[in-house]
Amino acid sequence: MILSLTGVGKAYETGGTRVEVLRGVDLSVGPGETVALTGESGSGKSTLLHLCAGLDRADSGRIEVAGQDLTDAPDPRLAALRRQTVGLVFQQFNLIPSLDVAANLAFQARLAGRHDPDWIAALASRLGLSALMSRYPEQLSGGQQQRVAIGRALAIRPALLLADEPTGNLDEATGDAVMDLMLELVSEAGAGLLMVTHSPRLAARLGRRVHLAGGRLAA
Ligand SMILES: Nc1ncnc2c1ncn2[C@@H]1O[C@H](COP(=O)(O)OP(=O)(O)OP(=O)(O)O)[C@@H](O)[C@H]1O
Repeated sequence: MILSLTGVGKAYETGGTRVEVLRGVDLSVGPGETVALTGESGSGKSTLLHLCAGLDRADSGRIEVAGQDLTDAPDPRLAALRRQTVGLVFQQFNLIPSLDVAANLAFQARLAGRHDPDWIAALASRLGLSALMSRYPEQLSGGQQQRVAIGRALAIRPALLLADEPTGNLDEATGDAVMDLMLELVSEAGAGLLMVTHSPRLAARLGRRVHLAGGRLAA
C-alpha cells in the first residue's frame, strides 16, 4: 500500500470547545489507485489530507505512507517525506511568486536532490507550459498556474499525490483538461492519488470514491 490509515482520530480544541473531526478513519490506497474523497463542507476532508501529508499529526490511530509510519515520526522525517514521496496540489496553487515557471517546477525536485531536467521538460511539454517557462506566476492564468502546481508536485515522481480540489478554481472545460492530464500522469507513474472534490462528476472519473461523514469514511 502507498497510503494506509487505521483508526485515525483527530480533534480540534477552539475556545474551550472540542470538535472531533475524525473518529476512526480507515483507508488504503494502493499503487496506481485513484480515490476521490467527498463529504460536506466541514466534514474533515482537508484535515484528513493534511494528516496524510504529515502537515499535521493524528491524535490516535496509525498512518503509513509508502511503508513509513507517520505516527511518531520526528518533524524532519515528515518534512523529508513531503519532499521526496508526497506530491501536494492545493486549490490555492501556492506557487512561489519570485520564481519563474521553470524554477517553480524544479523547486521541490531540487530540494529532494532529485532534479531531472529531462523529466521536467517532458512534464512542461505535456502540461502545455513549454512556452511559459520564463514567466512568473502573476503573469499566468488560473488554469496555467494550476498546471504548474500539478507539474511541480509530479516533478519529484511522488509515490502518492494528494490533491485538495485541484480544479476548484477553474472553469469546467479547463478543469476537465487539467484533470485528464493529472490522471494520465498519475497512471503512467503508478502513483496513488487521493483527491478531495465536491463534484460527483469528477469523483466518478476516479477509480473509487469514499465519503466522509460523522468523522468516518464510507464507500
Ligand atoms: N486548525 C484548526 N483549528 C480548529 N478547528 C479546525 C482547524 N482546522 C479545521 N478545523 C475544523 O475542523 C472541521 C473540518 O475542517 P476541514 O477543513 O477539514 O473540512 P473540509 O471537509 O475540508 O471542509 P471544506 O469542504 O469546506 O473545505 C471544521 O469544523 C473546521 O472548522
